[in-house]
Amino acid sequence: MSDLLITGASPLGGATTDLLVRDGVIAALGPDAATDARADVERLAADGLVLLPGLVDLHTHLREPGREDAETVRTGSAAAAAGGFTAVLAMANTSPVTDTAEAAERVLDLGVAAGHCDVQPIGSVTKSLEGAELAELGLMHRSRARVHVFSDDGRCVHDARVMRRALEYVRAFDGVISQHSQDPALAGPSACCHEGELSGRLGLTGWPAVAESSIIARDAELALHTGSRVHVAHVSTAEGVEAVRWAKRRGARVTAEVTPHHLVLTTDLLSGYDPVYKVNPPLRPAEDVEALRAALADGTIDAVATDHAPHARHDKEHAFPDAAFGMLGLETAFSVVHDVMVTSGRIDLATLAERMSHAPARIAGLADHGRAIEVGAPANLVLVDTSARVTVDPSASQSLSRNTPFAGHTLTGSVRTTILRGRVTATDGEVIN
Ligand SMILES: NC(=O)N[C@@H](CC(=O)O)C(=O)O
Ligand SMILES: [Zn+2]
Ligand SMILES: [Zn+2]
Repeated sequence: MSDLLITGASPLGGATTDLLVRDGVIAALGPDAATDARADVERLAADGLVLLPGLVDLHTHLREPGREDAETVRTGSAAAAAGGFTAVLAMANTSPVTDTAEAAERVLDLGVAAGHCDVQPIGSVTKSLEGAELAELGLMHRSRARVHVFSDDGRCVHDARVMRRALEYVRAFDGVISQHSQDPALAGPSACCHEGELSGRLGLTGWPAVAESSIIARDAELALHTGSRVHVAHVSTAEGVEAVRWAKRRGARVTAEVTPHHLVLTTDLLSGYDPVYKVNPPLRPAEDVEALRAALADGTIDAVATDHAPHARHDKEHAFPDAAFGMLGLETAFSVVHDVMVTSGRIDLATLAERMSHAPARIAGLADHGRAIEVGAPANLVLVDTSARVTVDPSASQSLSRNTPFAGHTLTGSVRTTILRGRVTATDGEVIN
């Protein structure tokens, strides 16, 4: 593998510099970086571009095995690379579920074979996501896949006794349970939107905010009781944010993520019954969106995670109550977050890097990702153009699915080039293999 020399880039938006990568690792940084380069060095001119650590997604649905018509590990990880990600955590709600060491190793191997980014499997908490018997947590952790994060995402681990046992179990290896915080008893099987004035008018059953906040509070108590780590997936309400804030104040080992879509889209979009806006947890009112932005800025919410949830047309294009839940997220995440949080002045680029790279890598225990940009660190990087205006075009997506809610949105900030261990994996939305 030849050396890679990146010239004129601005790390985290600071002073420009050159950067030399050798054998997948940052070998030199600074105005003299080029002097050490070998003759066959590959050059990448990055004038005007910002260099960030490669993005890390704590919450991606890749659909393989089972629903390869919606996404595969290959297509989903290609979308990730196009979106600036160098690592994604693959959710366990596939068919069959990732609830054994073999299943986790298979997802890992599919990711390596695709080569677009690191694919780290998440194991389920319970067998077949049934909420009753614990899955093979220890075996998954000790397998080649080194599973660290466990989740029944798509469903809430609602039985407190099961959640307690899972937390006790993963404490031995400092594992973490990522919880889809939603009390099924407070929502019911037909819920499909935010419970409020609009759901009544639309004649749809809603989830109340308390279905989210009450599970977060309960899990914080269990985290304190067991000394284990809980990660709150896709927090979506102001009440949920308050529960996370309270949990952290009490010293519970609780972290939280927010999706890009919950940072910008609101429940009133549902008035046209377009299923592209159907997602779980649902889009919420503007007050909740504002609370999520504030919490992401002040660190109550640790990370952005996409909850990339591809669905085939024949599952999504139905009457609203019958359509599948979920939205694409990997290719638009950076632009959405940059536009709503950085362009608006609410956070700086270093904080964006913290929320989209450093923190998710730390939470997931990924040692090679989310590192500071310094000599000796693996060259997992992304170059972004912070002033480019991009209009989202679903037909250009690397995903097999097309269910993006951002079609036609114009956003400031775009991903230019993604670099995995010194190798360019994507440029301007196209993957390179
Ligand atoms: N987010 C969604 O609306 N759907 C997810 C499941 C989930 O994240 O709960 C999916 O698997 O499609
Ligand atoms: Zn979920
Ligand atoms: Zn999910």
